Amino acid sequence: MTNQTMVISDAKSGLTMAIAVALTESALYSPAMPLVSPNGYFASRKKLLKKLEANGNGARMNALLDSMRASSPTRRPTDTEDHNSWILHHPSALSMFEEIMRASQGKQIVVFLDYDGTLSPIVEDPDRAFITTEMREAVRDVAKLFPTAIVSGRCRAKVYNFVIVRVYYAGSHGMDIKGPAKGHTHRKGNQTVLCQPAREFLPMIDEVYKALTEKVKCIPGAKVENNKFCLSVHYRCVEEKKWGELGDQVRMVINDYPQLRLTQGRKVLEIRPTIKWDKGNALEFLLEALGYAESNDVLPIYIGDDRTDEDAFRVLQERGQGLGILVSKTPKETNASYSLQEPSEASYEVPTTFGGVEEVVRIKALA
Ligand SMILES: O=P(O)(O)OC[C@H]1O[C@H](O[C@H]2O[C@H](CO)[C@@H](O)[C@H](O)[C@H]2O)[C@H](O)[C@@H](O)[C@@H]1O
Repeated sequence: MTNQTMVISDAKSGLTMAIAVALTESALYSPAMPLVSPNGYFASRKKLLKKLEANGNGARMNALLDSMRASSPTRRPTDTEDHNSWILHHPSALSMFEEIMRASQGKQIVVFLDYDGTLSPIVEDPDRAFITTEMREAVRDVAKLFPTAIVSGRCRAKVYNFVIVRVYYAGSHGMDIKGPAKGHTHRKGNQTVLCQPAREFLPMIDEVYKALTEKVKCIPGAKVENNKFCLSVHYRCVEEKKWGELGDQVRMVINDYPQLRLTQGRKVLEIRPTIKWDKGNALEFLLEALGYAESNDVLPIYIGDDRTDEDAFRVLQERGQGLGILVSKTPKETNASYSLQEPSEASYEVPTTFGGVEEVVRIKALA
């Protein structure tokens, strides 16, 4: 497993921007939101999702299976031309270092980090997605310099137990935030506030957790994870021929709960309340709690790898403020402006250099 840790520093101005990113070998065999069709890869996923929403139950189940397959293609190299054209629009955050530094001049950087696939490697057992000591140190360094939050699909307590660094945490895809109380922002106090907009769904989520656990127990490798305000049904370790059955079982349970919706991540089906609250709302909530809701002098930086992180990238885009950085080796439809990838796997997905830029495995520089 290869991790990439990056802490970028502009020693001249004394301004240090630190970004920690873990990119792992294991992410390779499960590219998030991969683009499967040789040419119109962005179109294929949209079509599938449309099909899923528009049709009745039978078609929905087929569409769900199609979508599960589409998000887990077999390993194969991305077309270089496709990749080059994508990278033009989503340049490497490392290659754009100077530009990022200019954008941060005179601004308060606030760092938002996704957990799985960003700070920790993608592994088969979700309970063993440990952060490395190096990465933990990098997060700690970042947090010393800037207000920092970890925004995860996992339940807040679980992600805290992995990271154990004093930052703000938003679990359950942003539906469980422990942020700063007014006047207690970065280094000014310890008082925190909780934001749990899906509180009323707790009993329902528990009920569905039990029902799903019961339903999928006959499918070898399937695992239901209780993320407190949402649930994950993992199929990374399920034989592909059983995916359809798993999707059907999940859909059958969810059909009885119109207040819950089904979304997808990296070889995971996610069940969450239909309320309009996602990682984008969490980002906005935390900016507000930190006192930067209306500020022009803030530069939020959000780093993430998954579909749920797109909600946060979109908020940054809509605010016309901040930087979204997508961690991905493969071209994907994204609202992020920049990308990061692991260079050592170049032989699989991308050339070692593109645009004349050499990726750096590890840069660690402090002000
Ligand atoms: O928002 P995130 O912090 O990225 O959390 C999203 C989901 O991450 C975890 O699942 C993913 O990582 C697992 C460990 O590497 C992997 O086994 C699984 O296939 C991935 O989907 C977590 O277990 C989920 O609950 C989160 O929703």
